[in-house]
Amino acid sequence: MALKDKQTTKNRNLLQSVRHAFMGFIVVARLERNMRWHLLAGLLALGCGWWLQLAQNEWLWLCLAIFLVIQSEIANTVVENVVDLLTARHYDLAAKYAKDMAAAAVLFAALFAILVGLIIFLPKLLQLL
Ligand SMILES: Nc1ncnc2c1ncn2[C@@H]1O[C@H](COP(=O)(O)OP(=O)(O)OP(=O)(O)O)[C@@H](O)[C@H]1O
Repeated sequence: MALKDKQTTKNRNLLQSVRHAFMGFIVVARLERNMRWHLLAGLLALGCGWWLQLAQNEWLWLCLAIFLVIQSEIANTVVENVVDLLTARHYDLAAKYAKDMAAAAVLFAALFAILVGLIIFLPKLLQLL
């Protein structure tokens, strides 16, 4: 799943940095069920946008919402991994706060995405009725 090398030194060049970053994304997508739901929802929203022929500014809001959700889910997974690394999965109140706060960031990004989706798509869908 992750790159097979056991490198712990700095990346040698831009290509290697991008390759590790891409693998990071693949690992999140494979390990986190929520990320797969976010990606599916994002793809559906892009498909609807194409179908309903969104205007340029609507595309911008939609892309912002999708990227915000994906970014916050990645950050949430980073926090979960670092907390698990530090606590070795022992109960710790600070660990709970850190994980729950990171999850709250995803929640707010998802609420923003729902709001953007409603504002953009609802009037267009109602017009079709
Ligand atoms: N080391 C810990 N100490 C205290 N509470 C913890 C600890 N690890 C997890 N928790 C609590 O358990 C919950 C679930 O933790 P877990 O690591 O499984 O997150 P998750 O289910 O993957 O979260 P998400 O749904 O956001 O991906 C956390 O939100 C937190 O409240």
